[in-house]
Amino acid sequence: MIEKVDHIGIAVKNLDEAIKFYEEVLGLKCIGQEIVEDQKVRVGFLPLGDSEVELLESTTEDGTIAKFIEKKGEGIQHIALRVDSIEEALRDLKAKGVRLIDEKPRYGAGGAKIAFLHPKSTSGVLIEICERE
Ligand SMILES: C[C@@H](C(=O)O)C(=O)SCCNC(=O)CCNC(=O)[C@H](O)C(C)(C)COP(=O)(O)OP(=O)(O)OC[C@H]1O[C@@H](n2cnc3c(N)ncnc32)[C@H](O)[C@@H]1OP(=O)(O)O
Ligand SMILES: [Co+2]
Repeated sequence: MIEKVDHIGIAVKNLDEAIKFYEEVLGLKCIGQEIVEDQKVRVGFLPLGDSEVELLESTTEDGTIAKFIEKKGEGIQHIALRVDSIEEALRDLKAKGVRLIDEKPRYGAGGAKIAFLHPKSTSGVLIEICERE
């Protein structure tokens, strides 16, 4: 069902500064930025092998990323796992008793279909499942 780590989501206070670090210090390349209104985030993508680093800055004071940083500080906020069919994956996970944050897929960065699993039912990690064309 799960194909690979699609991306690692990292909550940052300042996207431009974080991109600078990943580019100038780590040598990655930011290939795009996008605002995802539905999630109240500004996102930067930096491919890394077969996966990506997703840097996330909150666009509002009350968004999930702002809240995460307030409580835990900057850092890894979620891990995204690629599936070939998100509807099938959600059905399967629900049947297995996993607590779904999103019963139905939403649209994320790059038009991907995404849905989150609650960290209280995944041993403490916020897991995003995602399907891309
Ligand atoms: C752009 C898009 C894309 O890729 O395309 C994205 O990724 S958007 C990425 C941003 N969007 C999202 O994260 C959307 C899904 N996330 C959410 O709905 C929320 O953040 C929740 C995960 C439900 C948490 O919200 P809630 O209001 O419940 O926060 P809370 O601080 O009261 O947290 C409740 C409990 O969950 C834990 N908790 C909260 N956020 C966590 C996280 N990121 N990882 C692990 N645990 C986490 C808290 O420590 C707390 O545990 P204790 O009770 O033990 O203290
Ligand atoms: Co994500």
